[in-house]
Amino acid sequence: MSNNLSGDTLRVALVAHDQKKDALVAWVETNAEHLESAQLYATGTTGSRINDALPVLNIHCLKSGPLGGDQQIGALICEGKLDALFFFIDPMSPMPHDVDVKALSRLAIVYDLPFANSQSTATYVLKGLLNG
Ligand SMILES: O=C(CO)COP(=O)(O)O
Repeated sequence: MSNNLSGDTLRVALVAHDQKKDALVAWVETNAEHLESAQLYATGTTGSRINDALPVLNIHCLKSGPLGGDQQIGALICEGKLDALFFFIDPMSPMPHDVDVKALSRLAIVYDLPFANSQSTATYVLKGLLNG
C-alpha cells in the first residue's frame, strides 16, 4: 500500500548521490510494496537506476541533479506537490553542484517537508507517512 491512512496517494521524490545510489536502490527494493502506487519522482540517474531494478514503480524521471534535477524537485516542493523527499546525500565527496544540493535541502526545511538523508531515517519517515 502506498496511500496514507486518509487514502491520499503519496507523492515522493527519490534522489541519491553516486556513492549512495546502491543504498537508495536497496532501500526502495525493501520498501517497494509501500511505494508501488505512490507518485514517484527522481532525478535522472537515480531514477534510471531505480527503474532498472524495479520497473514496476513507474518513476517520473526529471533532469540529472547537476543539470537542474535538484532544482526541479525544489520547484515541486514550492508548489506543494510533494509529501516527502528521500535524498541520500554523500557527505564524503565534493559536488560540482553543491549550491543546488544546499538549495534543495534548504527548501525542504523551509517548507517543513519530511526529509530523509539515510536508510534509517527514510524508514521512519515512510512509516510516519503511511500512518498518517
Ligand atoms: O546529483 C544529484 C543530487 O544532488 C542526483 O542526481 P542524479 O540522480 O542525476 O545522479
